[in-house]
Amino acid sequence: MAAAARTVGSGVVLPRSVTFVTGNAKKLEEVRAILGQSIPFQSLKLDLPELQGEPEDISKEKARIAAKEVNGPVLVEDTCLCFNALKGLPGPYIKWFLQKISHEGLNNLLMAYEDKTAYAMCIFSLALGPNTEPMTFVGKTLGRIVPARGPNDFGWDPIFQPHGYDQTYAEMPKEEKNKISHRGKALELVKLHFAEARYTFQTDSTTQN
Ligand SMILES: O=P(O)(O)OP(=O)(O)OP(=O)(O)OC[C@H]1O[C@@H](n2cnc3c(O)ncnc32)[C@H](O)[C@@H]1O
Ligand SMILES: [Mg+2]
Repeated sequence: MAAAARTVGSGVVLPRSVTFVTGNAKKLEEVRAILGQSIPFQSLKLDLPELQGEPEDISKEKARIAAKEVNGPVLVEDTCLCFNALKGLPGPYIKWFLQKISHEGLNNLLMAYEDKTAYAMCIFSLALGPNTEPMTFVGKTLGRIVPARGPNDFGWDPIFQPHGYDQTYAEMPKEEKNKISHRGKALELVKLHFAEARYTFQTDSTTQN
């Protein structure tokens, strides 16, 4: 099956709908809720290897690996939680910090600082096929790190309280979080891109998400 995107007339034809690749079921749940029927996509559960470095480079490299793996168009994302007092760390390494030191440890990291502000950042990368340069879409939400409140079912949601809200991400209804979240904002840009690019698909036009 052809894996490369083709240009026909003024439009780009993709060999099939985009595959959203992630090993994280909660991310997928949010992406499904936010995208709805706006972009046809399917999903693949795969824990991609992650480069060390700047968040955008990490996300792009995930897309390159995923596009080779899938042999077609892919969407991936990398999420960072950045503490301003720590000049943006843990950033892309938040997954390992969370696993090792948990919510309480993350709060303790900021004990020595008055500044508890942080931002959540999501970088989506879209690769139209293997060997094509990924495009990136960034969404950021500002907030601060607080002692954990609310259900503990998605990552660091209980310790992130967005600016202007009394609730942590974990305490908010899902729809509310998706409206203001780093992921919601980045996906708005992805949607805009799809609306402008008007991709057509060679083999299917159905939503398989
Ligand atoms: O397969 P991928 O897509 O990489 O999924 P992952 O779980 O490895 O995700 P990341 O590499 O992007 O690491 C981000 C960490 O932040 C967590 N996380 C991501 N988005 C979140 C959100 O909206 N709220 C809370 N935690 C989140 C996630 O569970 C990870 O521990
Ligand atoms: Mg990961």
